[in-house]
Amino acid sequence: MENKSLDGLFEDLLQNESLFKNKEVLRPSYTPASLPHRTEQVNTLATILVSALRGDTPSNILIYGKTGTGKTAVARYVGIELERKSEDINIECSVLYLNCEVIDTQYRLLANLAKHFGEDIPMTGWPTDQVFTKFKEAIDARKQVIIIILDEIDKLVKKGDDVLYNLSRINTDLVNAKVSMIGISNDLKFTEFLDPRVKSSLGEEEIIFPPYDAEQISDILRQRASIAYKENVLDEMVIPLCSAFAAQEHGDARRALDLLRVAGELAERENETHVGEPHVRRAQEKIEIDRIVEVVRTLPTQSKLALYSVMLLRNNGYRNVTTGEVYNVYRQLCVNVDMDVLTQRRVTDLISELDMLGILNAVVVSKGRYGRTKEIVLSVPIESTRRVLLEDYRLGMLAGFKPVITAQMHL
Ligand SMILES: Nc1ncnc2c1ncn2[C@@H]1O[C@H](COP(=O)(O)OP(=O)(O)OP(=O)(O)O)[C@@H](O)[C@H]1O
Repeated sequence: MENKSLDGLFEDLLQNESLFKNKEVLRPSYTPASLPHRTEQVNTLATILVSALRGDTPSNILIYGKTGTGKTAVARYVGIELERKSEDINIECSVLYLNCEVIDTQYRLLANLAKHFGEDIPMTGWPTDQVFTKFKEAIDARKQVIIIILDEIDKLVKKGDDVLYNLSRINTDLVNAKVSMIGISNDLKFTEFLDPRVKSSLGEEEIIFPPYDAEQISDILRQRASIAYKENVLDEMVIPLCSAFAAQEHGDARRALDLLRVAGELAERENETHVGEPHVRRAQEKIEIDRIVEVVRTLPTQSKLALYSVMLLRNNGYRNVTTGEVYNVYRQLCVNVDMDVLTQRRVTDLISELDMLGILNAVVVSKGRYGRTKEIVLSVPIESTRRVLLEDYRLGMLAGFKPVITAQMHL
């Protein structure tokens, strides 16, 4: 009986016609068959990598560009084409893709590479040198060219650059195999932290990916929408609006594709037969809230306390919150949750960090002879942020807390 009602539940939901033909193509994991407005970058990359098809070692490459500018898509696309061509002409060439945010230690990176070539390496426990040696032996058993794509390479560098140093010198120890690397990063400055030798070796060639403009994003979306959505379900304004929103966000194609997908999901949930402008606007809000909420959730507790202090002041009717006032409330919160009280200087730094993350906006104002201070305005939706902050077990007990706000604080 119970089963039957569950069947019924899904039966009803399945009755609603989907607006999508193939939603998966809107997800970041999908590599499209062609990449509009990236011909130049595709060609540059191919021109460097073609050496592999001649059995030579291609130069190492660094690819830079802001998030969603097609770096991963281009690298993967060229990688697939290269492997395909190498099979045609019987040259052994493999392109390996590793995301350093996921595979985030030197050991795991090497273990993954070695495993790819059939070595059985435990996920922890061996000295890193030994894993490296195994990897070298495994690849050098055959004549082959290996191209390693290290996406989000800056995440790996934060843990030291030994592995990059070793990989960049690996060819001197190899007889048969040849290795080259493609590093991808959206942090233009990460090479500053590298050993100069690694820096010059990795950056033999550099390719910059500029942001897309609204027009270019529209082309990308149109191509993808025609495979993702059923015919005639998108209102005329949907693609231009998604593109305009994403172009404001430094030309981020990922954001544009997310908007296009979420707008459709919202329309579907409302049993609509079309996706319209309001769905895109709501999708924009939803994505923004989800993003901020995620950022807030992962903040260190001290930053959460500083942010919660700003919120409490706003809730008490303060329009122009200053750092001095935030610090007063912050101290009270720390005492209540039994945390160390940081100095005012440190709390001001935390506020600047929150500003950089887009959670609040702090503007420096002059208070005449009282010196300078920052006036702080929240840029996040208050209710959902409050909920996320109170999810932190240490802040949870502050749910009903009322700060003492002194008269001086009005100065
Ligand atoms: N020129 C393009 N044509 C078609 N789709 C594209 C193009 N550029 C980017 N995309 C799509 O946009 C999304 C984001 O692109 P991609 O992951 O390559 O960005 P990225 O620059 O690597 O970003 P991040 O630095 O955040 O990893 C992917 O779904 C990708 O397929």
